[in-house]
Amino acid sequence: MARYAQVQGSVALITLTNPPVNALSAAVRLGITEAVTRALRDPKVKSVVICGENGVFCGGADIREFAKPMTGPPLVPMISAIEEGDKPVVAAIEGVAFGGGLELALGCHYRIAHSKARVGLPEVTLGLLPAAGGTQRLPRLIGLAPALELITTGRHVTAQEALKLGIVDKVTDQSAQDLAIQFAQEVIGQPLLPRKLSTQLTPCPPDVDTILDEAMARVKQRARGAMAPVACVQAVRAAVNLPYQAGMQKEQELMAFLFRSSQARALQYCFFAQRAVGKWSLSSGAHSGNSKPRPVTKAAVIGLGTMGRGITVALVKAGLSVVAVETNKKQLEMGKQMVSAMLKHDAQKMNAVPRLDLLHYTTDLSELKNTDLIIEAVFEDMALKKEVFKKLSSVCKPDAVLCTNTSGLDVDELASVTKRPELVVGMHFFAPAHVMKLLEVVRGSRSSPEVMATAMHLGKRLGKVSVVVGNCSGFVGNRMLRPYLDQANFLLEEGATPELVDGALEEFGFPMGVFKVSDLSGLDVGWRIRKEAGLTGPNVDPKDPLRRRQGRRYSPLPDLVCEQGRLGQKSGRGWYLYDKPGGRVATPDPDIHKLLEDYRVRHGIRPRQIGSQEVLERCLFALINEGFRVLEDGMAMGPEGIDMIYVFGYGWPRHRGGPMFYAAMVGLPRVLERLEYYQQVHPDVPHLQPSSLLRRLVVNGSPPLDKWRDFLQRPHSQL
Ligand SMILES: CCC[C@H](O)CC(=O)SCCNC(=O)CCNC(=O)[C@H](O)C(C)(C)COP(=O)([O-])OP(=O)([O-])OC[C@H]1O[C@@H](n2cnc3c(N)ncnc32)[C@H](O)[C@@H]1OP(=O)([O-])[O-]
Repeated sequence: MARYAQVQGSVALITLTNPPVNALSAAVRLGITEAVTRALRDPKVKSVVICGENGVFCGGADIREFAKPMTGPPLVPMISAIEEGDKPVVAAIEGVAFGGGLELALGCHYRIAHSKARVGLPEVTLGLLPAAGGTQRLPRLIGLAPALELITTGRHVTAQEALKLGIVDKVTDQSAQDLAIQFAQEVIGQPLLPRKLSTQLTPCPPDVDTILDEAMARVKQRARGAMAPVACVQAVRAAVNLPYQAGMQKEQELMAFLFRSSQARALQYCFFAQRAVGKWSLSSGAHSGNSKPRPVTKAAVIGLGTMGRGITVALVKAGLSVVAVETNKKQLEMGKQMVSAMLKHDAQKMNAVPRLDLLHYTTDLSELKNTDLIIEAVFEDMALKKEVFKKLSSVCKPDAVLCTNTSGLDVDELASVTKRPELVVGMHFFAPAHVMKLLEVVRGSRSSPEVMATAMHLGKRLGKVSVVVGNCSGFVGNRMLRPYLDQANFLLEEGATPELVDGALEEFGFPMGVFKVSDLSGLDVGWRIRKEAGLTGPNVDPKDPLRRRQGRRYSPLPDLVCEQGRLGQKSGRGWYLYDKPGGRVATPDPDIHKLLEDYRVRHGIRPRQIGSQEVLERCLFALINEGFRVLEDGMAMGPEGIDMIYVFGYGWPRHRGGPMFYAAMVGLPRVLERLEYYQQVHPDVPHLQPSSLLRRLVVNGSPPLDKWRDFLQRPHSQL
């Protein structure tokens, strides 16, 4: 797993050979250890170059090995042996040097990078810290503040930035390996001690304690309960306060603690789940490996509202030529100004030129005849969308793919009005569409594999995490959100306040609680949908009592709030009070407390004390329960898809792995027992009846998440 060769007479060339990313598996570590020992012992070898096969230096420790017992030589002594040796060792970095890969390079005496290479210590994103000396060597090399930033965020840096920071010594546009071999010969005989980072002191500015304290405060505020960033700061503090060996000891202790944590398991699960969802498959046998995407060079977006503008920006940023369509000149001009401003703002941040030349604006649908793919992003109204699809079907070229950006409408119904239902697919973007990473790709019953491949491939080009979902009301994300929102409303009826519910959810790790998110999105959105569904407003069945609708319990609280003109942040008042319309800072509102108290009195509800545990169990377990129903109905490929939808689209804390992973961590028997308990206490509250899949899994001994598919009653899929 490491190839050894002697080149240019006196240079030992050690090549890591573990495709695709040369991860430091046990076999690779053994290979490096043996090769380094051989090079250091061979009197004919005067210097050493370490590189990676296939243009990749090293993607770090082999994450797949973390779940297994440790075998093979450990990394720390392997890297120390390189540094302590008496022959200069040069790392030739092409592709990436991440995590243990960069730590290996930091143990070398010199580092040469290709101009396209990237380096970084992303361990924190896996719930770990750089534990092969990274927390001790990097601060010694580049100083405290930049090392803290890189280690606590896991940010990757380009070769150019790495050169500026002093992480690498040279950058080349040619072969890094060739330059490293040449360089390795030039440095023979030069003093090595100054190049051995473990022998150096961390350069310390006078305000070192302030820097460390501020970094700790920053990560605590950002981490939302994640432990790894905090441990990273503690480890770097040791690089300042302790000698190297004691610092290494501290690094190992902190790593041992993190390594066993459920957070590390959750984050590593997310790493693999994110990659797994890209490998989609359909019940027909078609899958990502055997379905070719159609080429898309020219796309169109219909409707330049909030979603359409974001989608247009995302497409242009991915280098596609885009035709943007609006119904009239005024709307078009408004949309154009907004899109241009967004693109300019983005380009400015990246020091680039905005690609306004890729855009063409029109009010004339006939200008779409040469586009390969069209994304309809008009108002969420079935009749309107059908009208647009009918027109598209007649003006677009026969093989153009028609996508709808709907957040829950029936894709089949839309497809049925076109002459090409097999070329229709849902692409559910999340607002703001040029920022949010999630894309639900909705398979209609007639969407062809080729069209699924095209939508998934486009998602990838846009930098999205794209997840294939089935065509059911709300698809996966919004379908599961409904029970979550409902429980939050019922909790208000029973005695909670918006700030109590939000506080518990934020403590759990959501960036914002459910009521703050509703205020941000605008309360009128849901109000309009409920009116259309006959749950409130003039279409309500007069026979329905106030707290029942369509045969089940209903909380009219959100409607009452809207009726008072409280529409959320935009009106300065919603579930919270804001300093001004459009204000962002939410403060608890005594008027809302009064509204809740009056409501309870009116309906004879005696408020009770509600704790965070109940908030979490009611809201999250109801959401998870719906997740099991989604699986049972064959609307998702597996729990990994559901989890990635929640992590990337709904702010589910990544260090808790997503709702289905969380359920497995809590224990399925516990989830079942609590749902049964709440259902017994609140028999008329919907969504608390445990799903049959959850029951079946518990009866069968709660198998691990990757075995859940085996327990689907009808091993069918709507995908
Ligand atoms: C003592 C502790 C020391 C140390 O401090 C700890 C660490 O180093 S922690 C590690 C710190 N390092 C990191 O966190 C880096 C994690 N890796 C990455 O960031 C990206 O994978 C990389 C940029 C390298 C390539 O991106 P790309 O070109 O878009 O390609 P891709 O992403 O699709 O991956 C291709 C395939 O390789 C697989 N695989 C990848 N890396 C690893 C790994 N380390 N291991 C195992 N497997 C790995 C990946 O699953 C996929 O497999 P499959 O079966 O084909 O789905």
